[in-house]
Amino acid sequence: MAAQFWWRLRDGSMLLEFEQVGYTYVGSPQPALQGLTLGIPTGKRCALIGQNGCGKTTLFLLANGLYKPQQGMVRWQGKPLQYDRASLMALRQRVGLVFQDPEQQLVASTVEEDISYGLCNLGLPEDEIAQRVGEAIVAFGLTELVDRPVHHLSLGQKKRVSLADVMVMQPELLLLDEPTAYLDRLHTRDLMVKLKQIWTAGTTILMATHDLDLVYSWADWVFVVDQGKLVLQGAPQDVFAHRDFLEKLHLGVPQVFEVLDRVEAAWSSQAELYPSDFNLLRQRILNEFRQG
Ligand SMILES: Nc1ncnc2c1ncn2[C@@H]1O[C@H](COP(=O)(O)OP(=O)(O)OP(=O)(O)O)[C@@H](O)[C@H]1O
Repeated sequence: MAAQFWWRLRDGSMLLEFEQVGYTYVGSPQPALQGLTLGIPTGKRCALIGQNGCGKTTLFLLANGLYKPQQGMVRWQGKPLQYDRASLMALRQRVGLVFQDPEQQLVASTVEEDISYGLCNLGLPEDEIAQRVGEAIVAFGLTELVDRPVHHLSLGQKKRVSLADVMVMQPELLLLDEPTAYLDRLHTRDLMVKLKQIWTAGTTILMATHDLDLVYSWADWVFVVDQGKLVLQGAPQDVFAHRDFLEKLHLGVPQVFEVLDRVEAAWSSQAELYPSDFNLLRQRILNEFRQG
């Protein structure tokens, strides 16, 4: 099924590509990824969806070189990744990964030290580090928290610091592993505003999430992974049109699609209502649910 949308991607360039990638954890009977092939298009907001354990986090760890494929290859702008220290350091400046659990990300004792950690590792001049850290603190609304020990922060605050840690490195590709997990409505909204700014400034984004409503409203492109393989990809409206297939994977569809399907069934039972009118209405409603 993936092949039917592949032509749409040919025009644009790919930032990061997985080609027939396989990865099995030591001691695990099943591969986490098997023959995974996908390309992340430059400049897009991409969503990665799939059941628990389908391989999303593993894909991210391969994307920034923390893991090396056991089969196949990963390419950055058409070139196979190299796994020597210098190449990995260069890759990790370009590919920023925000972990699902901020505890995995935060390494220093205060917020300011944490944000400067990656830049210090790069050996940048002190004044440049101070300038970039200062800008990130303001951009991510962390001014009040700057001297706070990171272990005193709320989960939402820790998540914000994790994102600042990564964005201060000015990556070209931002990988977000379930960024809205455990966030309340207000903090989810704040995060989405921030992501819009980041994307508008030119960063390609790939977000793994179980929130299909968010995927529909936000993403330009959706990857569906099952048992370590890409099984479907496309624009959100095309992907979520495959309701039966997504139900079989126990993923379902965004609420707006469920509601529209129910209304369509009721509509078609009314002889005086035209199906073409419903199609217009459906499209209007679906457009309303996109953030733009
Ligand atoms: N360190 C590990 N050792 C052994 N097996 C692992 C390890 N990490 C992940 N796995 C297994 O690899 C498979 C893929 O896991 P992964 O964390 O990539 O899935 P996921 O799609 O991110 O899941 P979730 O949606 O629950 O976060 C799962 O079967 C998981 O049990």
